[in-house]
Amino acid sequence: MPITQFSIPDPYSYLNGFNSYHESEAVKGALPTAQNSPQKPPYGLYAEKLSGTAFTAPRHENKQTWLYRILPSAAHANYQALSEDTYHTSLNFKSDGQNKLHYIPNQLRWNPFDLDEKVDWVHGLHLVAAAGNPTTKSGLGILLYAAGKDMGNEAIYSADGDFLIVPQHGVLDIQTEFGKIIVRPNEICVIPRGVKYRVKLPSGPVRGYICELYQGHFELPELGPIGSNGLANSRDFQAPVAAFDDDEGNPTDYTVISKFNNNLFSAKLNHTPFDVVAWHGNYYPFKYDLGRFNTIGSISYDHPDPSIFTVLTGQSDHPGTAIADFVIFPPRWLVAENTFRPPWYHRNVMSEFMGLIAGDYDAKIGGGFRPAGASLHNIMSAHGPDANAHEKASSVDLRPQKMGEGSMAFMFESTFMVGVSEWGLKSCEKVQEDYNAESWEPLKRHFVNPEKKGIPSG
Ligand SMILES: O=C(O)Cc1cc(O)ccc1O
Ligand SMILES: [Fe+2]
Repeated sequence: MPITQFSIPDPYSYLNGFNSYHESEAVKGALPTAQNSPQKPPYGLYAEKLSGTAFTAPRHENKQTWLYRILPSAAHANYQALSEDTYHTSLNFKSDGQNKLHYIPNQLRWNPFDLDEKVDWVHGLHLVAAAGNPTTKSGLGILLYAAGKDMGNEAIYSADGDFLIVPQHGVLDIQTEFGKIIVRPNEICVIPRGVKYRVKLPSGPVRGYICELYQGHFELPELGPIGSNGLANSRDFQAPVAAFDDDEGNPTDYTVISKFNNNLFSAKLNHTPFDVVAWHGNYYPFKYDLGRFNTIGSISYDHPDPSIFTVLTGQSDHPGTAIADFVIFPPRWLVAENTFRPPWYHRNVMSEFMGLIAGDYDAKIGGGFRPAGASLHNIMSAHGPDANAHEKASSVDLRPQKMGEGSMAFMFESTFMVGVSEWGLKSCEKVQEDYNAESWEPLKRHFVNPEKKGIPSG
C-alpha cells in the first residue's frame, strides 16, 4: 500500500503540485483580476508581497507570493530580544569567545530525545547541529523539537531559512498565513523563510526533527535517466488553501516571534496575523506523505548510492552538491544478487545526520539506533553496518526480501562539516559514549592471507 494509513484524518483541503503557481481565495473575488496591486484591492484588503528570492532572480528560480490581507504585516510594535535562557536555538558566542558549536570527527549517536509536555513549539525547538551562518545565507541548522502545549495567540517566523519539519511523534496542526496544514508522522512539511505560523497539538505531545536551510530553497532532485516520474512526484505535494480569522469587533492581542540569526525576538500586535483572505504565487508552505515516495533500487546487483532516495534537495551553487539533501529509507524490496545488501562501509565527503521515525534501520541491528534518536557521521568519519548487521548480511540467503515494513529512517546530508551545539553534545545527555565500541570495534577479521597459508591465488 503506497499511501500511509494515518490514525488521525486530515480535515483540511489542499492545492496539489510542487513549485506550481497556485491561487486561493477564502472569499470569492478577493484576488484582484489581472493585476497585483490595484489602487483599492477587493473588499478593502491590503496587498502585500512576500518574496522568497531576490526580485531579479532568474525566472526559473524566482519565488514570490502576493497576499491579500486585512492588515499588513508591518502593523506591529518594535521587536524586543527574548532572554536567551528561555529558548534553545541561540548560537551566540560565549562570553569567553568560544563558539558553542563543537566540530569533532567522532561518530556520534543519540538515544531517543525526550518528550517535553511543559513547553510549546517555540520553546521546544533545540538546535542540535549547524553549519555556516544565517546572516550570510549559507549553510543549515538541524533542530530537534519536543512540545506538549499549544501555541497561544502567537505566531513565529524564521528569517534564517526554510524549515523542513519531520514529525516522529504526534500531530502538528499548523495554522499558517496561507491556510492550515496537518502534519503527522510519516509526513513532512516545509515552512518557507518568513512565513508566519502557529502550531497546535491535537493529539498531545509531539517530537521530531527539523532541517533549516539557510541558503536557497528545497527542490525536487533531478531524475536523470530515471525519466519523468519517480521518487517524490510533483502532484503529491500539497499547499494549504486560503483561510483567515476575522477579529473585527474583538481585536485580539498577538505576539509575533522572529527567529533572526538563531535568536528569538518578539513583537506585539493588536490584531490577528492570520488575516490573509486570498493569495497567489509560488512561494508557500507545503506538505508531503512519505508513503507516496516511489522507491527505486537495484534489480541486478550491488547497493546503489542513497541519492536514489532523495525526497528534496537544497542545492549549493555547484550542481549536484547539496547544502542539505533530505533522503529517506522507506520499506522496499531487496533483490540484488551476490550482493552485500546493507550500506557499504564508507567515508563520505558529505556529512550525514540521520534520524529514525519508526522501526529499524538495516545498517544498525545492534539496537542502539532507535526511533526518536539520531546519529551524525561527519565529513570523512568512517561508518557503515554495525558488526551484527555485517555478520548477518554476509551470510544470509539472498532471496527477495521486503525490508523495513513499518519503518522509516531518514538522512539530512550536507556538503558542510556540521558542528554540534552545546545542547546536542552535553546538555541533552543523550550522546552514547560507547557507539563506536559497540558498533565497529567488535568487527572480526576474516582475511585469509593466501601467501601465509599456501593457498594458490586466482
Ligand atoms: O550511512 C548510512 O547509513 C546512510 C547511507 C545509506 C546507504 O544506503 C548508502 C550510503 C549511506 O551513507
Ligand atoms: Fe553513510
